[in-house]
Amino acid sequence: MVLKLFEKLEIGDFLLFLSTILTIYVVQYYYKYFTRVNPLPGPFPFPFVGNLPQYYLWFNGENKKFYEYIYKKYGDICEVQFNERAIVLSRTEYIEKLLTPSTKNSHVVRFPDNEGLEELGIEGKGILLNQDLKSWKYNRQFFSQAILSPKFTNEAIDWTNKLFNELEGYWNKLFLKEEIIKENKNKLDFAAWLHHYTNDMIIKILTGERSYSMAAYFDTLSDEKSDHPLAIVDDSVKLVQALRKHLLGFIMFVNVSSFLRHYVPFFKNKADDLLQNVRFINNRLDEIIKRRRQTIENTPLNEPLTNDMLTSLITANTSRDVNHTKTVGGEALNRPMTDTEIRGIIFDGFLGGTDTTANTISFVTYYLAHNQDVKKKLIEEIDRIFQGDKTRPITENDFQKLKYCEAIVKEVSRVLTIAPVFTRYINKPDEIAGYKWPAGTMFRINADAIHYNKDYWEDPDKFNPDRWMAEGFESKKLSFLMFGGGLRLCPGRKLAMIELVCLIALLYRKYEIDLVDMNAPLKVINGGVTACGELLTKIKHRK
Ligand code: HEM
Repeated sequence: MVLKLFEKLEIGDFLLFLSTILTIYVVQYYYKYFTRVNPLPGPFPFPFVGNLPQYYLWFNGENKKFYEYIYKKYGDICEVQFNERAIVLSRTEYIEKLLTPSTKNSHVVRFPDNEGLEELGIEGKGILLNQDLKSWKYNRQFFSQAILSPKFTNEAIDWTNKLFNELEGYWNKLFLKEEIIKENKNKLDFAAWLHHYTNDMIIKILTGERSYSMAAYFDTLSDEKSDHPLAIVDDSVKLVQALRKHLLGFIMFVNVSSFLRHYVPFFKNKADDLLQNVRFINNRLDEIIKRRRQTIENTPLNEPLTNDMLTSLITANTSRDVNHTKTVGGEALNRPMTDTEIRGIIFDGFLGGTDTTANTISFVTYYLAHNQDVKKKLIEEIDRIFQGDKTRPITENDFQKLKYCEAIVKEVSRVLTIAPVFTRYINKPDEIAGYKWPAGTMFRINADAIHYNKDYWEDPDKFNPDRWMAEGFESKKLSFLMFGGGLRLCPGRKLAMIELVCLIALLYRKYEIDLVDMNAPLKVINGGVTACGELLTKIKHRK
């Protein structure tokens, strides 16, 4: 019936019909905009696309730069419009309610129920983007229990040493031979190597399986190939690349509407590619989980299992588990986890644990090169602890003593935050930042702006690791958001600090690492997280 009506329309009538619909939409859009609750300053939005034109055309989709601009232009509290309206908060007082670390805090969701995440198949799964509170609590409990156990810490330190030895093996062949140094060819992209290192590290400690990301990178740079079979190397590279693509791309499924993703070629192509990518990751993880279940089943009960997270998750609440019967929020959840639940958790461990750590070390290297006094103090600390021994494995005891090294990691993370903006969404009406907000309001917490605010930090523009060493120093409440805050605070923070501090100590204990070009600006990719694009360094043995 409706179709027949359209068949009778002349092209002119059709265009008139279309423009009427469009006009009604635009009028309704701006009516809603101009009559919104608590209007705040912010960039002017456009129908269908909100502030996407400013985000993509002015700032090339660079999150950090966009929010820097927003803060400078519109102040401590302002608003942006993407798929929905979001209030941007840049003061600690404003975020207190959102980041209260108490189970009474009901504001623990990151995004509204999101058809984009559902389309990606990650809604209600894992931890990072899980909106389903019961399933999130359950998953997070298992994840934290596994990651905080002493055997996991030992495993992390052990693999830091082993993979560092592997890394050195490649560097020895490629960059550290005398003639190479003489010819000034001892140059390497530090960021790339560190990405490959952290990929191999996180895959090993999460799944217990070896990946060969560093080996693959070595193979691309050297005529001599690594000792690992090419097919295995290629295979692990595909997984690592897919995980990175997902990490840098998933935010589009939150920010860009379903209409644009399905019908506008620029967005559709990106969306289709990401969907195919996530299917590939799921298949690969399912294979790994099946294989491990099999191994566990074939291992006699009196024989030990491996200390990776996957094994802990598969055996949780089975006869293999020493802590049988977990409770979550007082509720006993004494069933083993399903493969889909395990996949969601491991997936999020990868996403949370690779780029974040690799980028932080790359940024540390950049800041050390530009702050020789800090580098000197770091080396003094390292030499004091290792007493000139440049080869013995690092231990947990060393990690505990490397306080200045830890201070450097924190200071670099303050001045160059990996997650410059993160979100919370309220399911119940509440008063936040002095305004009453209805349920369904989205907030973006501008960690970057808080890290540079004079009210919380003395000389905030100064890179000064010593501020963390002052007797009794504690950053002001909620003013240091390297790992986020509240109930959704990063559960991988202990592992991250172990990895970062140990690796920095191993690197600077033995090597002199300088930038190839001290005047080159730091190459930063500002997606959902802030990544280091490339960091060209020169490396040689320390005298
Ligand atoms: C330097 C390293 C890291 C940084 C800077 C970092 C930062 C963050 C931040 C800012 C959040 C959001 C917190 C919030 O919303 O309040 C987060 C969440 C998360 N991180 Fe990390 N992270 C790091 C390392 C890791 C590692 C090594 C893992 C795991 C192996 C990990 C796993 C996660 C997970 C699963 C979440 C989601 C938590 C939830 O939603 O409940 N992260 N991280």
